[in-house]
Amino acid sequence: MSAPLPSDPATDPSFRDMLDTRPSLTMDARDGLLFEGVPLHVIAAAVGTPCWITGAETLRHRAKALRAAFEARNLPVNLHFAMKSQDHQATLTILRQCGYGVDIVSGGEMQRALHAGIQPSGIVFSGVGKSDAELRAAIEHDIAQVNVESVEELYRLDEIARACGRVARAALRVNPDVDADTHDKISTGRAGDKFGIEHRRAVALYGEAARLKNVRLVGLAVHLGSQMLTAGPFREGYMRLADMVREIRAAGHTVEAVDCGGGLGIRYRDEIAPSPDMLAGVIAETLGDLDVRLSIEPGRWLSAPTGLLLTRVIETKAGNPDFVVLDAAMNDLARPSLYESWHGIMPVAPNGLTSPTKLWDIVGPVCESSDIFARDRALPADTKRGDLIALLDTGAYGAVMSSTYNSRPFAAQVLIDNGKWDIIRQRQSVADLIAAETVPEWLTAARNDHG
Ligand SMILES: Cc1ncc(COP(=O)(O)O)c(C=O)c1O
Ligand SMILES: N[C@@H](CCCC[NH3+])C(=O)O
Repeated sequence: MSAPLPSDPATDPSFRDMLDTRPSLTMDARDGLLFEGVPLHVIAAAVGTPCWITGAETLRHRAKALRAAFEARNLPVNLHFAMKSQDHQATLTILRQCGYGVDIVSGGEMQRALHAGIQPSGIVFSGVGKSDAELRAAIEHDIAQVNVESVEELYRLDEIARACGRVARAALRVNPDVDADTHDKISTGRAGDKFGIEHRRAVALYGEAARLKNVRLVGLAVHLGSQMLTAGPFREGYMRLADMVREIRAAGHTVEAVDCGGGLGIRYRDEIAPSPDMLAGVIAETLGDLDVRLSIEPGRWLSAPTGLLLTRVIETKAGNPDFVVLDAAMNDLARPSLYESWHGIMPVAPNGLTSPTKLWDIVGPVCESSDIFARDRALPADTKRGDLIALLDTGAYGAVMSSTYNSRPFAAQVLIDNGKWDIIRQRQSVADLIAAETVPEWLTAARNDHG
């Protein structure tokens, strides 16, 4: 049995609340649910389902709002989008045009970012296991900085940089032992989490690193966790970092830069989401007087509300409970099955807002008991085969976490921009999946075991 998802019919927002809190969504009496002004039924008819939709204007709006929060405080900050949350070339292009760099976690992300025209000077590389080849590529492209996550990685980076005849710029990613007060599986800055260098060890290590010839430490980095909703853990983490900067300087070393990581949460259900102004305020208060180059690495806050997953009802199944079986599944959107996360689920039809509702378990077709998007969730009582349903706020950690489990190809992706829309990733076919596989000739040549 999978754990029940935290739907609560008594307190869940109504469809009207979901619309009122998401400027990108509107309901039209004739066309039903629109995203950034485009009827979703039109896209479904042309592209099929399941289909990821991204709104370019929503992304631009959020990118500008985040920047504005820091500008309003006269606090210069480098903005690095955490592209693990959404890595499509179109997304990266829009954010590049908005003046963003990226935070990457792999060589693959580096290639994607460079391909989208992001300058190496706008790329920061965090990650607990960077291969030699990935570190070499980072050094050769001369990216802004490598956030080193262990003593071992620091010395390995020095060796690889020496072999390349270069000096690598790096920051020590510190594990500050702060509880981000979020889901256990998306906390990263507690003692015992695999990320970063223990903060008690980091100050001495900074001094040792000064002796390395092929690494130049520029500062410190931290990332506390994801979907953080309150100021407290940010403040605690950044105060710890500020103390460390002072200690390192007191020992005679230079600290030029502090990377504050990501983590800013959003409202999925009824959370009181923190504002960028809160983050800017906490950073100004804790790190603002240190005369360091500041940067942040937001992912979810920028990308989650820019996306939805459009899906169609394959079947309704009467019983106890009654099920709605969608054509999207956990292989498309993994978050509910991984973190029991709550996503708004809305009918697309024009009468969706006014029809009487009843409680359903909303599931996908994958052969896993955990392939459940929501339990006890309100949808129209007359929901039937063929109806379109939208899963909201899936722009972050949505398409990027898809798999092809159960031979379910990757879904199509569509970008909407100012009333125009286009397919930005073709639906994968089963033929594509099979084409990537080979069967050794010696196997096909073998005789059948059953004679
Ligand atoms: C190093 C680093 N930076 C930034 C992020 C982005 O986090 P979020 O999407 O919560 O802003 C992550 C993901 O948790 C991360 O590991
Ligand atoms: N994948 C997680 C976030 C992980 C952030 C990266 N450390 C989610 O969907 O909430």
